[in-house]
Amino acid sequence: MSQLADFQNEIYLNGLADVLPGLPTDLTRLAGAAEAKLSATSFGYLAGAAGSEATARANREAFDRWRIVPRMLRDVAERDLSVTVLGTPMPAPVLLAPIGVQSILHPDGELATARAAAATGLTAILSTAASHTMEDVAEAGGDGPRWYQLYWPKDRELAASFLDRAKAAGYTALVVTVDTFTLAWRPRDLDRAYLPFLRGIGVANYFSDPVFQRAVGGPVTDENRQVALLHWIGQFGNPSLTWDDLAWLREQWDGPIALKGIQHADDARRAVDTGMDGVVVSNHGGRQVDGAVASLDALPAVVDAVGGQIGVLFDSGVRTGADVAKALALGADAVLLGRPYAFGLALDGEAGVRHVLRCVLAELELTLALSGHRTVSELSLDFLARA
Ligand SMILES: Cc1cc2nc3c(=O)[nH]c(=O)nc-3n(C[C@H](O)[C@H](O)[C@H](O)COP(=O)(O)O)c2cc1C
Ligand SMILES: CCCCC(=O)C(=O)O
Repeated sequence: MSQLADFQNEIYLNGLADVLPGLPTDLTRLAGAAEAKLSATSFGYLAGAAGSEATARANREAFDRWRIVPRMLRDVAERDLSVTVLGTPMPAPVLLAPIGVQSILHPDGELATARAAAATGLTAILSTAASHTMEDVAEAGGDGPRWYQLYWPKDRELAASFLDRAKAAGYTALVVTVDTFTLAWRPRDLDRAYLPFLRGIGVANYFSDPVFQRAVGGPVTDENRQVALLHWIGQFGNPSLTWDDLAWLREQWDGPIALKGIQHADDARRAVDTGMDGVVVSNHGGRQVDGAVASLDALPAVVDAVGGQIGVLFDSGVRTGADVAKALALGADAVLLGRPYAFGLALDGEAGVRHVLRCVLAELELTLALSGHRTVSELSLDFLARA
């Protein structure tokens, strides 16, 4: 039995209370459990999406339209799901998606997430909009692998400062989110007039930055706090960015760079042409363009367009190990897990995130083994049928 699925034996042999922090092993039940625990504003921010939430639903429906076709008698005794993605070795092709403002879910926020990721060997992608500084999160994650997600601010000097800090703190790859230069129309938050940033959550990396501080007249205190928040609003996103700006970014960061939020084959080709190392096919969990195509439906055309020249990662709608397997079979090199681990964080901090990660990994490995696969590279379209 391999390490990833050993979690299953641990549960049966050691009993529930010892191994599970009272959390469901059916990961589709996490949202309901988290809703019972969180405030309406926090849960609304986490679970909510743009507009009528049609794209968020479509993300899930797209997974349901693919079914796995298991193969038998193929000797799956020795299994190895490890991969290397953008230079980072991983025990399985699963990363933790960048999720900002995690302290609305649990006081330890991104620190707990980094610890849980390190404990499972998975790579956590830290958001620019994190509620803890990238240096503190790096320290919490210790030797664990970590990537940095950039929200590219208007001021290039501030962007460069973020990248310098990320490099110094040991983040090895850069994920640049291109689909969120401003927040979309999000009714759950609008109805409650709730935005964590304006309550000072998710601004730690800005307020701690020397370039930002210079712009607001020094370290942020009660006195210049309002000025700092207004400066943050003005700085956060840059709607004027174009593909031409990527050359500047390439100069600032010598490690791998992936663009997150790609949904069109031509954009994927441009990512190749502009010297990017990867794309993340994503619609931000349906939180940006309501009515946008389901992320899984956008994946095959991007995989085709890229033709193996750069990495293709995927997110939006992944809830189970079987979902991960489907996205891999459709050509993703790795998958970002989003809301599920955030529900785990809300439910039980580091232990909750660790629980979710272990469930996903065990379920992924069992799904692949029971359908006749020893490694991820054996997966192909042959694995799937249309429902
Ligand atoms: C509460 C919340 C905060 C998020 N914050 C960020 C962020 O700071 N940066 C980013 O690139 N994506 C962010 N995302 C998007 C995720 O990285 C990911 O694309 C999305 O969660 C995938 O959809 P899923 O959760 O439905 O699987 C956020 C998502 C949620 C739910
Ligand atoms: C200002 C946006 C940061 C968080 C985010 O990306 C999200 O809520 O989806």
